[in-house]
This record gives sequence, structure tokens and C-alpha cells, in this order.
Amino acid sequence: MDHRPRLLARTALLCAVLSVVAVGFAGLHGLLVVFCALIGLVVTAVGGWWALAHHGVPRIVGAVVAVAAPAGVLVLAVSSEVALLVLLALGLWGVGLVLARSALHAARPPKPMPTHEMPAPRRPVLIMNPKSGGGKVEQFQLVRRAEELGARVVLLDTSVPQDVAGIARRAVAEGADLLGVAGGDGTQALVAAVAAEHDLPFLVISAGTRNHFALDLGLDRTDPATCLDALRDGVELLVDLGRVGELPFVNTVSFGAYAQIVQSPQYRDAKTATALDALPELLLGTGGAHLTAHAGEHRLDGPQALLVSNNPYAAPDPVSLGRRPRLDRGVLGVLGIRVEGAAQAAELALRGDRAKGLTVLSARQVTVHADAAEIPVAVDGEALTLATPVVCSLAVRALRVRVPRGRPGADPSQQPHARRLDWRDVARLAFLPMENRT
Ligand SMILES: Nc1ncnc2c1ncn2[C@@H]1O[C@H](COP(=O)(O)OP(=O)(O)OP(=O)(O)O)[C@@H](O)[C@H]1O
Repeated sequence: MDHRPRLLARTALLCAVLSVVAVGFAGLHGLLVVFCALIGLVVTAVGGWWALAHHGVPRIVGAVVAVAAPAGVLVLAVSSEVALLVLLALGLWGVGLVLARSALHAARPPKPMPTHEMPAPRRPVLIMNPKSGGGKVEQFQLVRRAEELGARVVLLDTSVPQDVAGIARRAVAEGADLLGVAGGDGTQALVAAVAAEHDLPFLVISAGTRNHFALDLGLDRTDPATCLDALRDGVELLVDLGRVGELPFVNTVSFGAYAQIVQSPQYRDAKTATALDALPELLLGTGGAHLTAHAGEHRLDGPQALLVSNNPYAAPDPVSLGRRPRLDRGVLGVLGIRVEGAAQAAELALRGDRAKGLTVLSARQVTVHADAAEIPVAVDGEALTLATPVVCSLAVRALRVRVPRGRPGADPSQQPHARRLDWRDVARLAFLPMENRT
């Protein structure tokens, strides 16, 4: 029997208790510092809301408050007599959190996606975008390396818009027995759909800028050439393929504020300035369509931002989504944000993913209605406009992805511990007999 999870859980609880004891030793002063830190968090969130949701003077005041509040708390904590004890308490709490997450992770490690042995392709065709990732195709000599492994390479001419799905279909008609892409996730999705349509294996080469799909397949994002190893010694994963309206997607479909901002022609050149300019109207509900989403039996009314993903992300954190441990669960991840004022921004800061303004769920289908005939939608990061209602769904395990047998992220149990933390689970793990823990 593995005692590590129990040991980790008990140590985590011990750290948490010691942290409380340290605050207790610091007495009234210590409690005051902790209380001020919480107030500081609330004031920072309120300042942040004013900075994002307003223009002009209120924005400047909000930004100053958002920066001054944590600085003030820091000065107060350092100058107080009990600074060391408070620091110790914070340190213990931090270590406790890390250990608690590790304990839960060790008790129920996510299982890797099953792999399937399939014969190597004999007529692989790889579509490569020389502009992706700032020129990774040339930087990593992908054309030469792929040809050495027996692949035919089609280099995209990016001087005019290319019908990538059409190129892939032609390759299939000419006898390709594998399709692959060295390019961004939008291009990956278009060719993946053609591969799925013909039940052919699909090869992902992480030559884009973000490579989110490659990341969640466990591929090496630092060296796209390693993805070509799948041609020599590969296995297959059966993964889900997203569909939004008539279009395929491999990662995410985004509605609301983000989708609206990336539509803006100025966005590519000045991302932050464009976002700051558009956010007040979008957050206060005057700048975009009113959305209503139906996800299974749930209804999300008026989310300012809505993210639908091909399988749920491990950490329901709207800022850094982390990664999807599996791509074959047959469900969409749904993340909706609705923050209507400074009070709700403060609640979000204090309660994180438990705040009312944040909805996290999974569903087999998501339908987005709007009070407009068309809405901006970002599909795998590409800015599009789609007719409403917009329906998102999944073709379950419809895509055969050929990946190298040895790839760095194959085992999700080795990934950062992003699971939602509930101290009751930690206590159960620490003290209940094995069979009563769930
Ligand atoms: N179908 C296409 N036809 C012509 N040019 C294209 C096409 N798709 C992409 N491009 C060009 O290639 C550039 C790189 O696009 P791509 O999305 O492949 O990579 P990226 O932007 O580096 O990666 P990511 O999508 O991860 O940000 C685009 O800016 C565009 O100019």
C-alpha cells in the first residue's frame, strides 16, 4: 500500500495548524496584520476593477489604489513587531497548500490517455507554414528532416490566404496515409478535421507560437523537430475533436470580451492598449451582445467572457488555464465569468473559483444565444464572426493523433498539481481508513 499520500496529507495539515498557531503567537498584532492583508486584497481587487472598467481619471485612481494597497500592507507587515511570526505563518500556509495538493494528486493521479500500436505511415504528407512561430520551420530545418523520414512536405505560400483544408483533401486524394501540420493551432484544427473525416492519423508538429494542442498531447514544445519522431517510432492516441457551428477546433472557443477584443484590427499591433480601450464597455455590458449560454441543464445568463474547451482544463483559473490532462473524455469544459461591479471583483479575489461570478462546469453540448444575429467568436485563437445561436459539440475520439512513443508530457501524473483544493478531502486522506476516503 502506498503511504505517501497519507503522509503528505498529514504534513500538510500540520503545516496549516502550525500556521494558525504562529498567528496566535503573534497575538492581536498578528491578527491585525492578517486582517489588513485581507482588506488589502479586497482594496486591490476594487482598484483593479476601476482600472479595467473605466476610462480616464477613475482608471488612473483605480490603478494607483491597486498598486498602493499591497505595497501598504507589505510596509505595515514589515514594520510591525510581529513581522517574523506573520512571515512564518504565511510560509507554513504556503508549504501546507503545496503539500495538500501533492497529497491529493498522489492519491488519485490522473491516468494517461491510452495509446494504440499502429503501423508507421508510408505516404505521410505534412503541411508546413514557414511563418508560424516566427519561422520555426526554417529554424529547426523541419522540411529537410521530414523529407529524410520519407514525408512529402507542402509549404504554405502565406502571401495569399490558402485553403488549408483543400490542400489536405487533395493530399488524401493523391494517396496520403497520414496528414500533419507544422503551424498554429487554427491550421492544426482545419487539417485534423480532414484527417478525422478520412479516418487517417494526424501528426502535430509544435511549430506555432503557443502550441496548446501540442502541450496537451504531451509533445515537446521547445523543439518541434522531435514531433517528427512519430513517423519512425510512434503510437496513436484517440482524441476528441471540437466543433463550433460548421468549424472544427482542437482547443478552445471563446465568446464575449476576449473574442470581441481580438476582432479589433488594432489588436495585432497593440494588444494591451486595444484591450484596455475596449474593456470598460465590454465589462459594463454596453460594448457587445448580451450572451446566454446553455450547457447541459445549466444556463449562464450574460457572461462577459465564456470559454468552451475541447475537454476541461485541470485548473479552472481564467488567467492561466494550465493544461488538459485528457483529451478523450467526450465532454466540453465551460468557464464563464460575470463580474458586475467592484464588490464582485473583490469576491473573485477572495474566493477564487468558488466566487459566484465564476462558473466552471462540463457539458456535452453548449449553445450560445445572443441578442444579435452574429457575434465575434475566437476559435483556437482565430478571430471569426458566427451566426447565432452558436452550437459547440464534440466528435468523441474521432481523431487519431500519431505521437512519438517517447514524449516529455506523456504522463499527466507528472504535471503540476492543479486540482481544486478542498481541505476536507485532505483531512479524509490523512485520517480515514483507505476505503472510506472518497
Ligand atoms: N491559411 C493560411 N494562408 C495564408 N497564410 C496563413 C494561413 N494561416 C496562417 N497564415 C499566416 O501565417 C502566420 C502564422 O500563423 P499561425 O497561426 O500558423 O502561427 P502562429 O500565429 O505563430 O501560431 P499560434 O496560432 O499558436 O499563435 C499568420 O500570421 C498568417 O500570416
